[in-house]
Amino acid sequence: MNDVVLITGATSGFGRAAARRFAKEGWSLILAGRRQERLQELKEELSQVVPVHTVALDVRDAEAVKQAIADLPGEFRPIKSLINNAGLALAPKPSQEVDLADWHTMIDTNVTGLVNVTHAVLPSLIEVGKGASIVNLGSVAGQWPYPGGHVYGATKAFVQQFTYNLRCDLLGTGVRVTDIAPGMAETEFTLVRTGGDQAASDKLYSGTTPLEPEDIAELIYYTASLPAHININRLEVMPTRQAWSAFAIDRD
Ligand SMILES: NC(=O)C1=CN([C@@H]2O[C@H](COP(=O)(O)OP(=O)(O)OC[C@H]3O[C@@H](n4cnc5c(N)ncnc54)[C@H](OP(=O)(O)O)[C@@H]3O)[C@@H](O)[C@H]2O)C=CC1
Ligand SMILES: O=CCS(=O)(=O)O
Repeated sequence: MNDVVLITGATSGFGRAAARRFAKEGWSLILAGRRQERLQELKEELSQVVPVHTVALDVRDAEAVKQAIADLPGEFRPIKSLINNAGLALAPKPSQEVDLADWHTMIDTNVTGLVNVTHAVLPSLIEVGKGASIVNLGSVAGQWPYPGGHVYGATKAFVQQFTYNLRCDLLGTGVRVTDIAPGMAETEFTLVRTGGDQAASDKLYSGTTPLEPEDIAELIYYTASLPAHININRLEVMPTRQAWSAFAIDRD
C-alpha cells in the first residue's frame, strides 16, 4: 500500500510543487484547496502516476474539514504525512491603515485553518505512528519583524509555537512535527498579498533570485521522508540573495 500525504493549498506555489514531488516518490495524494478547476488539472496530471483524491475545501470551515477527512475513501487512509501549507498574507501596509477584515482573514486561514486540519487529521497520523509527520509552513516573518508584517508575521509565530507544543504532546506516538520557515519565494503569494497587483509582484522578484516552489517542495519532502527517528523542529531557509536589514530609527 502507498504512503498517503495530505497537502493543503495544493492549487498553487509550494503545495502544487510538493504534490508533484511526493507523486514522483509514489505517494498517494490527497490534495486540498478552494479552486476546483486547479485541483482537477492537477489530478489529471498526477493521477497518471499515483492515486489522487482532491477535496475542494476552505480550511477555515472546521465542519467541512472534519467531514472531508471522515469521507476519505479507504484507499487514502491512514494519512502518513500532513502538509499544512494553505495560507496567505494580506495588506502589506502599516497596521494603522489595514482593514480589520484582512487581519481576520489571515488569522482565520493561517491559524484557525491550520488548527482545524491538524485536529481532524491527528487520529490518522497517530494510527500510523512511527514515521508519520506534520509539516507546517511557517515563515521567516514568524521570527523576524518587518514593516507591514503585522498579523501575518504573528500568525506564523503561532505556527512555530504550535509546532513545538504539538511535539511535546505527540512525544511517544512516533508522529514528527516540523515548522518550515521560508523567506522570499516566487509564487502567487505576493499577487494575493497585494490584492492582485501583478506589477508589484513582478517588481518584488525581479533583479534577484528568490526561492522557487520546487526548492521548498524538496525540503518538505526531505523532512517527511527522513528516517523515523529524526525530527527537524524548525527549518528556516532564505534565498542566498536575501538577508536581514538594520534596525529602523525615528529621528528628529
Ligand atoms: N511565497 C513566500 O514567499 C512564502 C510563503 N510562505 C507560506 O507558504 C504557504 C504557501 O504559500 P505559497 O505557495 O507561497 O502561496 P500561493 O498563494 O501560491 O499558495 C497558497 C495556497 O493556499 C491556499 N489557500 C489560501 N487560503 C485558503 C483557504 N482559506 N482554504 C484552503 N486553501 C487556501 C490557496 O488555494 P486556493 O486559493 O485554491 O484555496 C493556495 O493553494 C503559505 O502558508 C505562506 O504563508 C511562507 C514563507 C514564504
Ligand atoms: O512569508 C513570506 C516571506 S516574507 O514576505 O515574510 O519575507
